Amino acid sequence: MSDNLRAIALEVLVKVEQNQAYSNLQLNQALQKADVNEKDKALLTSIVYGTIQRKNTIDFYLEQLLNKPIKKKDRWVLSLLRLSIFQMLYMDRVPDHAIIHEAVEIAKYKGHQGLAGMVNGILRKLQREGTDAMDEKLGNSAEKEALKYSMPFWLYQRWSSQFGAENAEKMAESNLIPAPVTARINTMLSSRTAVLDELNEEGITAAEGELSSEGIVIKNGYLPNSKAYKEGLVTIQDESSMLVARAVGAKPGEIVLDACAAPGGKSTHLAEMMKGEGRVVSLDLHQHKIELIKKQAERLGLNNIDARTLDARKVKEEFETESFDRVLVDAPCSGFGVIRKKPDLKWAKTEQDVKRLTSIQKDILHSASQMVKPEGILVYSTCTVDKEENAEVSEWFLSEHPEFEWDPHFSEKMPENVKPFIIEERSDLQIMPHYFNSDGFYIAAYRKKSTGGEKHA
Ligand SMILES: C[S@@+](CC[C@H](N)C(=O)[O-])C[C@H]1O[C@@H](n2cnc3c(N)ncnc32)[C@H](O)[C@@H]1O
Repeated sequence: MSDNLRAIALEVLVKVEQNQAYSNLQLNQALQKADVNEKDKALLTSIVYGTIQRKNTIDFYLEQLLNKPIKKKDRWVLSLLRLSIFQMLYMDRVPDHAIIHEAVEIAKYKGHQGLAGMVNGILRKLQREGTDAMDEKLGNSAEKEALKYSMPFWLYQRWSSQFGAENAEKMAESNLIPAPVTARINTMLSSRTAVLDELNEEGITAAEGELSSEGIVIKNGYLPNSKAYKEGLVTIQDESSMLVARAVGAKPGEIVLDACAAPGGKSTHLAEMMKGEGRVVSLDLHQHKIELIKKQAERLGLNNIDARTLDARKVKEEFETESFDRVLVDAPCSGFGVIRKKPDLKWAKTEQDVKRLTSIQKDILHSASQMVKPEGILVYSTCTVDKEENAEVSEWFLSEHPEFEWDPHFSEKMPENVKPFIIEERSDLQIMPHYFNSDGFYIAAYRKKSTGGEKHA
């Protein structure tokens, strides 16, 4: 591992830690700037994500290895120790003595001899003694299970009570495995076979996806640099996320509202499904994010997206009620289904966040539902696995809005392999990351009745 790479990894980790910056955004920025080859980019990603993923387990060891607390001004040393311990315990690419040597050199040039001595002492002790004695202190406590998978204790317990111990364990375990890069074919411009051939010619190995007919899985190579990406033939998107537009089922010529649209993954998918005919109105609360939607639409050659800044809770002020054929609410959520890609989420989000988000989700869903034409479709989706934000929001919505019912055609729109996960009499789906090696996603579809039950104010 080169000096440059270590410095970049440390810089990203310090930013994530000190500024509560999103790990994926920081890492992407660093990767774009860095003058390193594809192999080193992959290594850098593994180290940064791995260190964040394993944070509480690493800190459990660090607490026992440190003789005295690290001074506030030297907090960056914690990140250096964490990334070194991560490599020593969970990666076998670089021998321990090289990891220790590199860490000591960084401590010397970024700090001083004293810090270098402390780093050396801690890492050598770990190398000498291993972790067995430290592990024994946990006995067989419930915390031990959570720590084994580097999960916050409260969240692990919550998953166990919501989905059972076995599912909680499988999900926590799968979250430690790096996510594959997957992409969606722009079916307006090309086909899956043609794009796979084109990528192959460029030296990028990819295969057909398991979940979506437009999905591909990248096995080798960096997609954003490819010709296919630059020509707008593909969009990087998780495979379970691709099922959302499918649940919406937009058709050419329709008017569709995407109430929480940025950065535009699903809006662009809807626009592609509509073959550029009709209109997708894409809203987002944040003005700067609207630019992201416009940029993606332009790259993909899509002219039927109308992106605007608007709070989805205020749609009534801008649009006539019952004026959209289909409405999508891809709501802001805790993101517990995408921990593999944004590992910092599991440390940042709390039970209170889930409560706060649920209230926003309900408000958005309530407002957006008023835009749906009779017999139109409303889809609610999140990239989380939390029942309170998912199934319970659906149950609340249908009880508060008798003018809606479960979409009777939901199951037909889903691929065969997810159908066993759809509960009879319902039209929702909770995909967990360990089912298909995809993001955890919740998708629910409701249909507005033709004459309706009692309408909500
Ligand atoms: C899960 S993300 C949407 C992802 C997007 N659908 C995609 O596929 O690329 C949720 C989005 O909702 C936006 N948001 C949050 N509160 C909102 C509100 N009240 N009205 C509109 N958008 C909101 C956030 O800025 C964020 O971009």
